[in-house]
Amino acid sequence: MGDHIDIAKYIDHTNLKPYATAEDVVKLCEEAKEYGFYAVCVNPYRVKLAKETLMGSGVKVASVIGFPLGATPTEVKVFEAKRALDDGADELDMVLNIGALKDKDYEYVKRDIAEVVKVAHERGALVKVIIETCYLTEEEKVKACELAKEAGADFVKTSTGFGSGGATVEDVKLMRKVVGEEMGVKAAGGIRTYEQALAMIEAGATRIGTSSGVKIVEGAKNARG
Ligand SMILES: O=C[C@H](O)COP(=O)(O)O
Repeated sequence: MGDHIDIAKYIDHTNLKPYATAEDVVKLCEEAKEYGFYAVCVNPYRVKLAKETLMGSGVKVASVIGFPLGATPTEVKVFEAKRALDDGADELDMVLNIGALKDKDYEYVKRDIAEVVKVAHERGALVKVIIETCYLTEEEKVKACELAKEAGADFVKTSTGFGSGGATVEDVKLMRKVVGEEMGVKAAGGIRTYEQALAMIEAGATRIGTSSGVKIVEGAKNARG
């Protein structure tokens, strides 16, 4: 499979570090243009700069929302989403309310997602729901994916990259099985090599979130010889 895919087109080139400078964000965007990544993924504060830097390039801008804990009230996530959209975000990577999921307060979890989906879809933007698999039981992973789909989200996403663990092939396979073929699945968190990224895609991932996008694309070139 690896021989004929353009791995760059799967990648959200990511810098979500709290200490990311304006220079770091510009560099992230320049790399995205140079390597042909699908999107950049940045914190809300950096969306405007990323959008300006990427103007006319076709590279999308994803903003995280309720990140990295997911524990802000729905109204705060909606406000953050509206601001990111105003600043030019094309996609919103929101963290679901993990504690409410563990409370089995499924109506809250679904509404939390649906409110962000509503404002995003009104503006033609996509929503990916980060379920943070490292903190969930298998049953909770399934439920989180079901709720995200019911709430109208466009993707489910494994991890923030700030939790106790990141993407695994097993979780990607499970998430793909739960959501079916129509919804996106984004693998993120700890993906450092071309081989890891390819394995996630073969498991059903349609997007890869990584801060190692350049290394992964260089690895793909080496693998092709
Ligand atoms: O997509 C979000 C993650 O932060 C990317 O993970 P990473 O920083 O481990 O590459």
